[in-house]
Amino acid sequence: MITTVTLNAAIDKTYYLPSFPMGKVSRVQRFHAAPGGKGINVAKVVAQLGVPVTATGFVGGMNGEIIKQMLTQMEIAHDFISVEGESRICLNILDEANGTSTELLEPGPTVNDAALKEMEVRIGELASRSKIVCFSGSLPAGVPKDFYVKLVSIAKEAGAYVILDASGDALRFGLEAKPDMIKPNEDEVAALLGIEVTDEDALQKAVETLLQKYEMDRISVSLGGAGSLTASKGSSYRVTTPKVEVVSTVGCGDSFVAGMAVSLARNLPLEEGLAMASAAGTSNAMTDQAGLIELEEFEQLRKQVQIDRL
Ligand SMILES: Nc1ncnc2c1ncn2[C@@H]1O[C@H](COP(=O)(O)OP(=O)(O)OP(=O)(O)O)[C@@H](O)[C@H]1O
Ligand SMILES: O=P(O)(O)OC[C@@]1(O)O[C@H](CO)[C@@H](O)[C@@H]1O
Repeated sequence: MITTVTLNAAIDKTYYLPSFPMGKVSRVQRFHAAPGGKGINVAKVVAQLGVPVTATGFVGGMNGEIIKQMLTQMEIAHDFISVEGESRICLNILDEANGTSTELLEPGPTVNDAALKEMEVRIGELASRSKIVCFSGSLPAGVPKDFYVKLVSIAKEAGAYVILDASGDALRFGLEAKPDMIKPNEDEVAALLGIEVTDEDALQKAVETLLQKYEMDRISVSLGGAGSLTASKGSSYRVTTPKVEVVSTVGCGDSFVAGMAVSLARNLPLEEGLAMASAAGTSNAMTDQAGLIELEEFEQLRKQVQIDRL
């Protein structure tokens, strides 16, 4: 089983507007709502790829109930901890005239100490039954900056392979617990090492340095439409994805993580993991929803991804 952890779960709402004029009234004719937040997106793609998955995290209020109901409807197992306050709505406004996507993210609920303790226990239980645990996304108010250190340690002690997809302090602190894999972007790699990354050679060196420093299994730096760069013990790879017609890139990183987690759950070699992760990310870019892929397209893309060993 794969467990995904979303400490700040969300209802992801997408508004489709023919155009999005600032400072004017826009009446929304077409919209879509789905359970979201990065870890939940990972769970949705893992489920589409046919691997058993459980989504956990914190939810609050009516929005929290809706998130759980929507997951139940999608037949995705979930085991959330309820907290006071309201789970957030994350709004993605797609301007169909110029193809832009504008995201507005609410803060979410404030989590108290009792719920934090409950989460530590829950992660221990779920991790002991999971091959992979994915921690994804930002920390809601009340959650200490170093909470991922605790949770990653608990999951690793329980024997799970741990993927951490976070940014800023949450990632910086989380690294101390030595997750097995992280998926930062270029800016996050530079910030972690306090250096400037000027070109891909510098990026490769920086990633290899991080890999050794924190004794990780692999690091994938996602580069949007330009693909990704992955370093793993003794080998680095540059992956180029096919050029496609992009609809929305929200959730591409989560889909990438899901593809990689599924490959690990199936004991596939790293190169196949790279193809699956990239194909899932690219397939997600071709849809209007975060954490949605099209399976036939995914299979095609998986064959088209170009993997170069550096
Ligand atoms: N414009 C695009 N065209 C083709 N593939 C894309 C595009 N954008 C993303 N992808 C695919 O998805 C992967 C992850 O994308 P990206 O680098 O945007 O992740 P991210 O910044 O973590 O995204 P997010 O935080 O929104 O989930 C890429 O490595 C690539 O395979
Ligand atoms: O605030 P976070 O947790 O970093 O990101 C939240 C979010 O923007 O990320 C997902 C896309 O990756 C969306 O589903 C969600 O709304």
